Amino acid sequence: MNQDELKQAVGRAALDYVPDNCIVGVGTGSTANCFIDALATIKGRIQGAVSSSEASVARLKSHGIPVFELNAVDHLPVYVDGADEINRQLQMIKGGGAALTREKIVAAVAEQFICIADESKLVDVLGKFPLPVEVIPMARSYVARQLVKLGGHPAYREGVITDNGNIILDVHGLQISEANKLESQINEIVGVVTNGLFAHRRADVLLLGTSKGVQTLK
Ligand SMILES: O=C(CO)[C@H](O)[C@H](O)COP(=O)(O)O
Repeated sequence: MNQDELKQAVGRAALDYVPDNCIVGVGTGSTANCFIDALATIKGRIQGAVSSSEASVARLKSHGIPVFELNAVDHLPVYVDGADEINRQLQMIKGGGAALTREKIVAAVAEQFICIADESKLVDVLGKFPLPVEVIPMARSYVARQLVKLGGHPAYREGVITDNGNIILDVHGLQISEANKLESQINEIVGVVTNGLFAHRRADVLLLGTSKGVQTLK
């Protein structure tokens, strides 16, 4: 199977975690898109979705899946999303698609986080993928200097404005041994909205697309 087929396989496999008549949390990116397409095949047995990005809202609506505001939803049994990297503790780096803040919010509300990923995303140590940090625009230079003090090499993601109107700094060169600590340290920098480490709120289940089939890690 090629990478697209692996993404489609995990997108379909995630349907097993969607209870009848629920509102589903939906992530962002090419793997999440495969889940949205799979979700369309069972749209008659769900109420609808909440989404972590305007791009996913558009895809959900194109399939005729009702989209709810998160503030109008008090029970979200499951959130399904991809990752840029995930380790065997199910900690992740996310935000390659610049949707990290809304992803973290929807994931916080959800009872279960189901990560769907092809096998290229599984790593022993997080940090080869540059860590995205969403930053209030006027704080960009200050935050960049603070990230250097933490040992990183931040790069401004040119031409990208998040759905929240902010910018992204991608931090290269981090060897992430204590993901919980680093997630908190970066979030404490004034001007940071959030960073793409999902260590405090890890995935509960990883559906990993491999050439031997979909493997489940919990
Ligand atoms: O965090 C994300 C978007 O902000 C995505 O989940 C992550 O970038 C993975 O994307 P893809 O499935 O396209 O590889």
